Amino acid sequence: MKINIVNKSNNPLPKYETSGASGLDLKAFISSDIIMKPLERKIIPTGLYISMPNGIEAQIRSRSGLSYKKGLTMANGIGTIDSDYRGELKVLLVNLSTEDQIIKNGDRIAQLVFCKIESAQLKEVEFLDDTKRSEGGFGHTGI
Ligand SMILES: O=c1ccn([C@H]2C[C@H](O)[C@@H](COP(=O)(O)OP(=O)(O)OP(=O)(O)O)O2)c(=O)[nH]1
Ligand SMILES: [Mg+2]
Repeated sequence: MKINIVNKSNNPLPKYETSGASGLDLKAFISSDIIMKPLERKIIPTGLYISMPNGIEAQIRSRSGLSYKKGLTMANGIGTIDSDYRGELKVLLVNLSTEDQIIKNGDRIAQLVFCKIESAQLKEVEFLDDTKRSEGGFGHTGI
């Protein structure tokens, strides 16, 4: 899949770190260090702009190592990048650790994953077909 990308940052283009990697690591594009206090949320710019084919979305996902080691994870769970979005890719971080965390230009703060998506045509009905699970959920089948 070809993705057009504009790089206004002073960092190299994101790359897959291994041949089977799902995500391209996104780097912070900042002119000075950012300090994040415990529970603070900040939008971190990347300097990157993309356009992608119809039927594709991009997701910004947290990096597990950063979440584990520094408590820096994404406040919005997974960031959804709409295929018609032409603005800068931004990463909404939250510091879930008990200490201040410092982010420097070029730090790999999240990862970008491209996925196929379907556009749904909603058809309103009175009843849904029944299934063995029916309405059971949230541990219905046991732990
Ligand atoms: O982590 C993110 C999430 C979103 N976006 C950009 C791309 C996306 O296409 C746009 C809107 O995101 P979303 O739909 O999640 O936000 P919203 O709060 O629903 O805003 P909007 O009303 O603009 O859709 O913001 C990012 O750069 N990073
Ligand atoms: Mg939206």
